[in-house]
Order: sequence, then C-alpha cells, then structure tokens
Amino acid sequence: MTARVALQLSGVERHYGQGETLLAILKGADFTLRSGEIVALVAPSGTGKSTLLHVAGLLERPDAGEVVINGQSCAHLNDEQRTAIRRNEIGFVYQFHHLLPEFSALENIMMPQLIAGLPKAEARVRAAQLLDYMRIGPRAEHRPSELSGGEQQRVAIARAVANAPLVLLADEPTGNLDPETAGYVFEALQALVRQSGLAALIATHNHDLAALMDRRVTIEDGKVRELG
Ligand SMILES: Nc1ncnc2c1ncn2[C@@H]1O[C@H](COP(=O)(O)OP(=O)(O)OP(=O)(O)O)[C@@H](O)[C@H]1O
Repeated sequence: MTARVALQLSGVERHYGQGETLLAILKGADFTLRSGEIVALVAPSGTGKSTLLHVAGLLERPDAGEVVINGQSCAHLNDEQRTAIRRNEIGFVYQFHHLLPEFSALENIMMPQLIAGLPKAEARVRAAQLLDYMRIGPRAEHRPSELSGGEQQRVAIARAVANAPLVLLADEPTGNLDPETAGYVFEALQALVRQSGLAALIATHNHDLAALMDRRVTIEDGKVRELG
C-alpha cells in the first residue's frame, strides 16, 4: 500500500523584490512527501532551500501555486487557520537549536504541548519519553547551556515532534555539528521518523547524510528535481 501524502507542493512560485530587483526563487516547484519517508534537500547555497521549507511550513505564502498538508489545501486559509495547521501538523528544526535558555531540556519539550492545551502531567510524560528515545534521558533537568551541541539538537528535534506532527521540516539541522555528532543526531532523527511514521524533509549540505535518506531532491532553476 502506498503511504499517504503528508505534504504536496504544486506549481509553487516565490519571488522577492519587484520590478528590476525582482528575484524569482521558486518558479513552479512541485514536490510530494509521503508519511514515513525522509527526503534530503540538497542544493547549492542561495537556490531556495530555506524558501521552500518556509513555504512548505506555512511560514511564508507562495506567490502562486498551492501547498496541501494532509489533504487540505492551504491556499485560501487565513493567518489564524495557517497557524493552527502549523502548530498541529508541522515541526521545525533549524541549524541553531533556538531552545529557551531559562528552561530545562524537559520543559523545552513540554512547552509546545502546553501551548496546544495538553495537561502538564501528560506533557511531562511525553517529554520524558522523547528524551529517552533520543538517548538523553539523564539530561532532562539540564538547561540548554549545560548541553553539548549534539544534545541541544536532539532536544530541538524532540521539541519539534512533541505534538506528533505529520511533517518535520529541518533546515541544516546538523550543519553546526562535527561529522561524528551529526551522524548520531541524524540516526536519532531517523529512528524517530521510523517509529512515528512522520514525513521529513531535511535541507543539508552534508552529502554523506543525504546518502542515508530515502530520497534526494534538489532545486534547479526554481523547480524541485529528483536526484538519483
Ligand atoms: N526576505 C527576502 N528578501 C529578499 N531576498 C530574499 C529573502 N529571503 C531569501 N532571499 C533570497 O532568496 C535566495 C534564496 O534564499 P534561501 O535562503 O532560500 O537559499 P538557501 O538555498 O536556503 O541558501 P543557504 O544554503 O545559503 O541557506 C537568496 O538569494 C536570498 O538572498
């Protein structure tokens, strides 16, 4: 059976500026991401990887084309509706962890769940499970500044999936780590995707990591192209 389509981009266009300074970045990009797969987005700097992730994650509106998440077209939704989908269906991980410095690892992972209205006790149990899953259970009470770079990124990944999103979007999640640490952070992310069945699109410059993913795509002349 073919896995369900978690995210679909159709004919997505995105440009910045106008008139003579118009910069067309995405020029009719089509892309499909299915539940349970991890796809690498590998493309030269400035070709639009972050732009594609921002449009896919409903952080930016496309200038043309459509984003469909879990079968729902987001084209005509207002900002409030888009925020709700982003909160419930999408998890983000960035190159820098963006954890809240005054809270522990456990509390950082609880936060999105509390915002979504989950009772504190349930949020705590789920956060602890995710920390164990990422093999950093013993670091639960540590603040971000007391964690290594790899540990910080594993907490950031756990936080991104805390509300059980359908889609995980990651922009260079291991770009700030040494190769060995990048390897085990990616392993943890991969295990999480396999276990939860979410769909992940990961922008990376690391070709070794990209080779471990299910598929590789690039951006060429503003369109998404499948790599062999
Ligand atoms: N808000 C903006 N206003 C104007 N230009 C922008 C804006 N955001 C991005 N750009 C431009 O769009 C192009 C694509 O940017 P984007 O960040 O998507 O590239 P990228 O492939 O993620 O690059 P990198 O690998 O260096 O992170 C770049 O030339 C960038 O300068």
